[in-house]
Amino acid sequence: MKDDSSRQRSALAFEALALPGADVRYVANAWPRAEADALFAAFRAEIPWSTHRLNLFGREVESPRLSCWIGDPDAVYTYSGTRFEPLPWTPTVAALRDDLATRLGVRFNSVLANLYRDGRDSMGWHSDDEPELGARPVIASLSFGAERTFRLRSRATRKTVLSIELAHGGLLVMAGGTQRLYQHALPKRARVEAPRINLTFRRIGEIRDVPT
Ligand SMILES: O=C(O)CCC(=O)C(=O)O
Ligand SMILES: [Fe+2]
Repeated sequence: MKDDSSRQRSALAFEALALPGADVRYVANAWPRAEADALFAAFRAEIPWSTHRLNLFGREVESPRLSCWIGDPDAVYTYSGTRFEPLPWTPTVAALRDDLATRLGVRFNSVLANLYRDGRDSMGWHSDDEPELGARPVIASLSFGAERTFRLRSRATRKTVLSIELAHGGLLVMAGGTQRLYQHALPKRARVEAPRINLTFRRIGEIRDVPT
């Protein structure tokens, strides 16, 4: 029988980040370099990237990056005042979803893909706290390409509490109270010429936790 190396991966050696009330874990080398290179090239070619138009404070703006919402047909997502019907899974994104189900034990039904063309592209402060994600969502964020800084800040104090360099092939998992208590952002970074692709896998249609 042909050996399938993708099914014989090492366990993920997560580092838990110290953030009160939250659950944030990171592993820098979830995908080895050669595999991460191949995934980056596949995502770039396979995903139908477009500029999302978002509604910010009643004003329609173009997001400073390219994006694509992919998922099961019923995984409809509304954020920043815009409703996104999912595009069908591409082969590589579906394979990664299944890989995460095996290695993380979480079955995701949708993903927001973002392509930051260079250091001028960014994502502003937000929490992934849309009601359809549930009260304590598990979000798996995969990074490929240029290394960029990911920041977390407290929703109460607005002070940055953590900065992480997200590496090529890195996997960040946010769970528990992370979205309720913190915001995150991917700021612009001068002198970065290379692109970065980020995939944030989510579960839409969760039964909401009882509010506490
Ligand atoms: O690009 C990143 O690392 C962050 C993306 C993100 O926060 C999101 O898609 O909600
Ligand atoms: Fe986010």
